[in-house]
Amino acid sequence: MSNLFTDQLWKRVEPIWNSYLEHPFVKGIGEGWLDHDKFKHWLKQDYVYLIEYSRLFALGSAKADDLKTMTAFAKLLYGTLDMEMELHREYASKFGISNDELEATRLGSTTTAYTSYMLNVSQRGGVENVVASVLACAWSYNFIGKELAKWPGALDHEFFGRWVKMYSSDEFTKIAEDCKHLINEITKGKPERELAMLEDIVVKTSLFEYMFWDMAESKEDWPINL
Ligand SMILES: Cc1ncc(C[n+]2csc(CCO)c2C)c(N)n1
Repeated sequence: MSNLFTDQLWKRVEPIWNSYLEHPFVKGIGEGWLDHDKFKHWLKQDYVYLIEYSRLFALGSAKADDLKTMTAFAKLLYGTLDMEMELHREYASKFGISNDELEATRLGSTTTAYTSYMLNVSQRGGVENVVASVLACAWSYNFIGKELAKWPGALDHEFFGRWVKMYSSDEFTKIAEDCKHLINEITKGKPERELAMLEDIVVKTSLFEYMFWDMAESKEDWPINL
């Protein structure tokens, strides 16, 4: 039996992540019919989500006990700000949205809840809490990207193909693998009670991921627009 923490985790998250593939927003990207306005809503919220998420990588670097982990987090931080967010800037320019406008997006309710949860568990715990918080995001998008890449026409779609290509790419697979490697290293020798606590963080962030797809699908914002 494998004793990799990510193999144990996979059994818990697989049903949740498979449900993403049934979600109308994700299906719409894979089959190419997603309403562009819904995509635009995701794009803007995701951009500010990624700004908050980048803080987690910086926090991971600050909390790391060794130079190898510190460097791994620094690379992930740069990868997000420079590579992933560049995809968003490219899509935004197609919608006529400037970088400044994108950056000034107000965080919606789900985006606030999700990023606050991750920052809270990361701040109150050690570096292992940070790795657990970031794992589902990096790994599940790569899982989705690679699944959608198998759908007929998804990679070649004139609008959404770029999205599918990016999240299924070797670079993103490497990012997901680096995060998995980090958590497997960090959890080695940890007691069951601590592993269960970390597993709970990954399950909760996986559920938040589902809520983020729902948020985009319904173009959700705060209940009262002030
Ligand atoms: C809600 C939401 N969850 C996950 C990702 C994907 N993601 C976030 S950070 C990261 C690692 C490298 O940038 C990846 C793949 C996203 N964009 N939006």
